[in-house]
Amino acid sequence: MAAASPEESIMSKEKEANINVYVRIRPLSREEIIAGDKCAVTALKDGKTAQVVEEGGGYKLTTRTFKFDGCLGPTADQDQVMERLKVVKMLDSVLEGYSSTIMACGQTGSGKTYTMSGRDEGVHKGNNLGKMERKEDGLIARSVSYLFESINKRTSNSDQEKIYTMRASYYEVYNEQVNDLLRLDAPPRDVKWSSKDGFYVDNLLLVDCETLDDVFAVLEEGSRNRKVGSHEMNKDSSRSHCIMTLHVDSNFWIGDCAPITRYGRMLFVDLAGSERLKKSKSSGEMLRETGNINRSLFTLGKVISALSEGKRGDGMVPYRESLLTKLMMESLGGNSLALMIACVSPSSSALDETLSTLHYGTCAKHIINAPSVNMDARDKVVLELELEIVRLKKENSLLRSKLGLADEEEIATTVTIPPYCASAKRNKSPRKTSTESNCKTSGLAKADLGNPSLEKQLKGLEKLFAKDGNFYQRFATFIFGGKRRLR
Ligand SMILES: Nc1ncnc2c1ncn2[C@@H]1O[C@H](COP(=O)(O)OP(=O)(O)OP(=O)(O)O)[C@@H](O)[C@H]1O
Repeated sequence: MAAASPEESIMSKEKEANINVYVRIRPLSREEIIAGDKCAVTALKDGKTAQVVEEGGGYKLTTRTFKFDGCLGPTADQDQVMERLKVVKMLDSVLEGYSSTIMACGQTGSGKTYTMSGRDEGVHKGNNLGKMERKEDGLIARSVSYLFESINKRTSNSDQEKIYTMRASYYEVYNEQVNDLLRLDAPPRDVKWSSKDGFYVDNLLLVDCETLDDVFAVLEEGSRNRKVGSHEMNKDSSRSHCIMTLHVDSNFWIGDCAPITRYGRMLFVDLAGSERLKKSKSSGEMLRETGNINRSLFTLGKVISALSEGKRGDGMVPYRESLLTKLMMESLGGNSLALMIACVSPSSSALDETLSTLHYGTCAKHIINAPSVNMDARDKVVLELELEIVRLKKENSLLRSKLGLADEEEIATTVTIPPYCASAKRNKSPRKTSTESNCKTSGLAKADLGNPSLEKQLKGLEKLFAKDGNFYQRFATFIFGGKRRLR
């Protein structure tokens, strides 16, 4: 895909977008097959619908369908997930300065960690060319590889020295506290608020990543330090909500001005799974964990439900009721592009949880975010002014062509400032110039000079512009036959 220019990317997006929701149905596990569970959830051929078949009393069957942006069945491999979910599009946006979030939700053992991190997460052997070597790598490893590949391509086509920098952080929300997974010796981190960044984790370690292996090292360290426990439903169950963030800053230059920086961010959120205590048989410390997991997921549900009803803003939406929802504020109803993967087991014994996940996803589909490029206010103004100049130049050139005048660029090489130009009058003697700034004051091509009737008409126009500020607007309206915004 051809990369959009910074100007194009800013002008073309900046509009509201729904959260994309996909369902992934994992295969029946060995334990489920041994227990004689039936397959009750299937992906229909349209690639978008999940069908649930419930057994009532006797032979009565009830079929329910849930439609999403996509539904992937048990045979879909990690490659297909990456492709069908259009993750690359989100990653391209990150390189253009947007925030993107991919979050996996679903009951315990439904395949969230498998989808995000793959199997044997943490034992990656990447290389700096970004080639994929492992079939079971999850979305995080694949995304990081794509980002490096794409950055390499973009920078090799540019003569600027350093365009992209990448830093990574990895933390978990465990029992309503935030732990930095890259600094286990550090005390729990505070969640603070700023008007610029919203809620953020204070004092989090950000690791500079110059190569793919640097990011894989962060992944490995974070995954190793994440709280994992074993219960009846998953022997490697994640006991915390995990958020890995890639900060991708990109610099670009317009003309001679100082570089403009855009702050792209990619968030990978692997939520802890909801679980029924009756089934998971958690006890002791795990029981407390389960309580906290279910409570924060309940709040997340409330936030999703409020947003899907069209409520907006802090206050109307209960973001502040849990740490997880505070930290997800940008992703849910904020300025991030967002993708939710609802993971489900196909097993008939997990039907209640599966239905609850599908309802969760159905609600989330209605959430509207307003993606916008992250950049400093000063840079935004500079960029807007640059874009305005480009627009005005185009408009000017169009006006000139309608008037039958030569293009400014042509004048730049040949122009003699006409005698009636104010600046020329001040200087008295006409000058030869090749700079653009001088040609802006001239307004005529050499060939046009000496044409007395044209000179007279233009003089008249100039007088009208000077006398009547609105004349330019009316003039443009007359020329273009419609209303145009001219500043
Ligand atoms: N699509 C899949 N294909 C093959 N195996 C899968 C798939 N999805 C999940 N599994 C396997 O199912 C088991 C449970 O998956 P996983 O640990 O990813 O669940 P989880 O939703 O993250 O659970 P928890 O919330 O308890 O952490 C793992 O052994 C995993 O390898």
